[in-house]
Amino acid sequence: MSEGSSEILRLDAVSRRFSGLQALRGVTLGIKQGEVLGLIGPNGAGKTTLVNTICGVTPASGGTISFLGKDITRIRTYQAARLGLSRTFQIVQPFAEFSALDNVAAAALFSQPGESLKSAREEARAHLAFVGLETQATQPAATLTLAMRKRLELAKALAMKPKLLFLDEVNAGLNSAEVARATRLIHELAAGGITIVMIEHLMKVVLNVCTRIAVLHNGQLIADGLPRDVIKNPAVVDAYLGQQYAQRNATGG
Ligand SMILES: Nc1ncnc2c1ncn2[C@@H]1O[C@H](COP(=O)(O)OP(=O)(O)OP(=O)(O)O)[C@@H](O)[C@H]1O
Repeated sequence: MSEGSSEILRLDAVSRRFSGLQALRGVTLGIKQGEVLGLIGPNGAGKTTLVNTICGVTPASGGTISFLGKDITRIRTYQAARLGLSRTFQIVQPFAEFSALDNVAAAALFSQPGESLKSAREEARAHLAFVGLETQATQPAATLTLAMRKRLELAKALAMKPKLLFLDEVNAGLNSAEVARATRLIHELAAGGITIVMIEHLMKVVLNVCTRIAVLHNGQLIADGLPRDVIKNPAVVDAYLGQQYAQRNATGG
């Protein structure tokens, strides 16, 4: 059900097929301005494919997608970035030999090609400071730890001035202190008004930051709603969370 003007993104019956495999099956979903939507589901459910489809990496085989009222179903990645759709990648792939600063400046130039290198670098410095990488600015990206490369990935996404930001497993492989740090950053971004869609397997993080949860299973949306309702949904417990999680939650353990 659409709520008109407050919706930033709208998917209607979106599907994606990879030769014999139906990765997305008729996904219909609206995302409202200012939401932090958790996109969860088992491995292979279609979460990354859904984000790739929205951002123009792998176009939809069927259905329609609109962003701020504009049809973006067949959009290219550079067009998506220029419209304000920005994402981090699950597997971080910075330009290894470039400094952290120039990785972020390159992202700024990708989404705003008319910008000068000088101003892109100035912007990049501010984004690096936000993610706590100012002292690593001149270091080649290849020398950064995984947690730092994940934060660099976030700085690159922010350099594209997103209206809608997709975070793909930004916490995967991080220790608990690093997860807490990344969670604080996500809270700050949400407080700043950026609409966020996050693919995340850590339910603690999902429940901490998400205002809504959508669940994919075998390419289908099986639940969508408030976190407290979705985590009790029997279909979600069966497909993903498991009985143990549901019981632990019910008893507050
Ligand atoms: N480029 C591709 N070519 C062929 N099959 C693909 C391609 N990309 C994804 N798939 C398949 O589509 C299905 C959905 O994959 P996807 O990566 O979207 O799942 P996911 O929910 O993000 O999983 P995970 O939590 O493991 O990252 C999987 O069966 C995957 O193997």
